[in-house]
Amino acid sequence: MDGTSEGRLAGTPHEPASETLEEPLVSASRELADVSFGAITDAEFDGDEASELRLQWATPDGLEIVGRGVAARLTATGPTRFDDIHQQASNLFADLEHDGPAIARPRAFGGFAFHDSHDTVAEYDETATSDTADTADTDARNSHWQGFDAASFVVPRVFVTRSDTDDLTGNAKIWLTAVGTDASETSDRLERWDERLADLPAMQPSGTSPGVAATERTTTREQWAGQVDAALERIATDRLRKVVLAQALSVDLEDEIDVASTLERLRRRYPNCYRFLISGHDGSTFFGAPPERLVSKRGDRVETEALAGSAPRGEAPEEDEAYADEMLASDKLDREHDLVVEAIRDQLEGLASELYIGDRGIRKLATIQHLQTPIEATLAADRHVLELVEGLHPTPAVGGMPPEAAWETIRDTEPFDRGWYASPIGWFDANGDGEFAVGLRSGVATADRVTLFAGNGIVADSDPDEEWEEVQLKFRPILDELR
Ligand SMILES: C=C(O[C@@H]1C=C(C(=O)O)C=C[C@H]1O)C(=O)O
Repeated sequence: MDGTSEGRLAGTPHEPASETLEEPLVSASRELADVSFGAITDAEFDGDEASELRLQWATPDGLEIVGRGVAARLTATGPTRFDDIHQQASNLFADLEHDGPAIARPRAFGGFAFHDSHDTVAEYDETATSDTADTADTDARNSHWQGFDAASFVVPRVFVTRSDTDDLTGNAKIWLTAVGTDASETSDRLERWDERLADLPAMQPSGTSPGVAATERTTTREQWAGQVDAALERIATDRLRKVVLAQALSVDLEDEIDVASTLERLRRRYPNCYRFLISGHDGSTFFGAPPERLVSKRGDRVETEALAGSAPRGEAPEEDEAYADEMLASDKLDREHDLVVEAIRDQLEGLASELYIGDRGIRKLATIQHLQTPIEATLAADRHVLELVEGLHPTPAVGGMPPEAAWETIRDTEPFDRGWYASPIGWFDANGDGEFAVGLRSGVATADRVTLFAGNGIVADSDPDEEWEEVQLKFRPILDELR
């Protein structure tokens, strides 16, 4: 029976999950022929598994995972949510037995709400589909995020892993893994899904854009100018040095969106970005193509970056270089970027035996370019990646400086809930290794509506008009794929 082993650690709607695992997780993998990850996400099957949780994760260095269903779910709320998930993870993975290669091992995927006060309470219905999503008449501040807890991670019941990097032959292998608490059930599931996936195409057409019927902004240009001016006043009093202010843009679609094919189109246009898709428990889907790594940890090696400071791409190469040179020469962007580097340095210094801050460079994406500084560290002692996530989130690239004054300004200013926008989105494993992106260039979708989020850093000398234009550039990755 497939439905029985699910959710042993799932919390009740009103309290974080904290029970110990009754039976340890078991998992088994086998190699697969090539199969389209979008097709796995979209495939409809009969029975229990007909419409269940879907997730996708892909990194710029070629790890791709697509998962279906829930073998275990961890949830938590409030300021202690990072530590609560960490504690639950220790139980969840304590006696995990994995029969397969390390690359195909079980991982827990998910994310955190941006704000400590995120108060969506889960009503789990793992069979919800986008057809049943109806968030229209709930509280406007929260309505997009009804399906997303303050912290939620899932070990998928079935997932497929492809990696370009872990095979020394350079040939990407594809693995199917099934997870459960009963070895024979899990091996039956592996068999069943192997047969199912064999019928799916190796390549799926990337589909067509759903088309935009109407758009609705949270913030008019005039309101934005007022918000930036108010932030500049706080900055002038020295209470605040930088704040990242965001806007939301809701898009009514002409046709239903296929999020998996939207992600496939984003892969082609933004090949060096992360890609993620996570279904909420109300049938909505949070997805995006963020350029920014919050942190990755493998053993004692940590990689992160400062990504802050934005400019358009030029039409011609000379114009493009002029924008980049202007960014590198700007005192304003220098301060804005430095605050991010300094905050990351402060967080990592106490944990690292070695810390390397690279040279500042330019990160070019299809529609925007950013100042970027690579940062690497060697940990002095064993740490869980969630400890690093907690320490780093939010960096001043998406929050501000000092953090408390920035959070207060964001909450006083933004007329919508950030939910999981600009938050840590990623995975961790039984060893406490993992990787998290910053949930930017993202949106939350129901069948016929997508709400996009984008923001920009405000410092002394910020000009409301310029900041407005940069925010619009950050809507483009997703918006272009909807049009
Ligand atoms: C806040 C966003 O982007 C962040 C803010 C940037 C900036 O202020 O220049 C640049 C990159 C990101 O760290 C966003 O994409 O919504």
